[in-house]
Amino acid sequence: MILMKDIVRDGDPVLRATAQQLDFPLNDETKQLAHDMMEFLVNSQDPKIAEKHQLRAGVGLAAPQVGQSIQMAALLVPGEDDEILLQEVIVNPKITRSSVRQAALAEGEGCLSVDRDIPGYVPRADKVTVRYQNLDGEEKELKLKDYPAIVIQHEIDHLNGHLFYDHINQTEPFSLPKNTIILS
Ligand SMILES: O=C(O)C[C@@H](Cc1ccccc1)[C@H](O)SCc1ccccc1
Ligand code: NI
Repeated sequence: MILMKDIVRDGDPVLRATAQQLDFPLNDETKQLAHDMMEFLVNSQDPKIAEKHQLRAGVGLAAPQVGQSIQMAALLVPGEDDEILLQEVIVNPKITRSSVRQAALAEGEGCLSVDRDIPGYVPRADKVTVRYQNLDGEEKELKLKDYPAIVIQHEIDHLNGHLFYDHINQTEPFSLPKNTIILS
């Protein structure tokens, strides 16, 4: 199982590289990694398992964060009352449409690969259309808005060498570009 010690931290060049596209069929190692990444997210959202293994909660995990510079990320976004809004492993994702309207989480963002709090709004598109392949290589499309859209953009950033704080206005961290809503 993936533990916090397996998660690469800011400063490691793998987090600033553009990850490699994957060809299909995926080999067994890549399929196992996909499983392990999703298992980490499930474990990290289970209070007992997270406590036992000292896991930070995660709603997304990108392969570069476990040292694998490949275009793959796991998403597990819970909704209200244990509903699951989004559970998917995305391969070779591309954002094909982004809304003009932007959104930022009221509490800012964190990252499993960044051990320090970095305050400030992280403006992102409020709605995105993402085309990707699933683990079987089937072409899929997701249309997401608000929190799930923020999460998938955070993860796709990881595949392209970006970290959340790259988007924070350095001089006025809590300034908001026009057309930007705050998500509480
Ligand atoms: O480091 C990661 O990629 C996982 C992040 C993803 C993320 C952070 C902020 C905003 C959107 C996505 C972790 O999930 S950070 C911890 C966390 C846990 C639950 C809810 C929000 C953030
Ligand atoms: Ni992150």
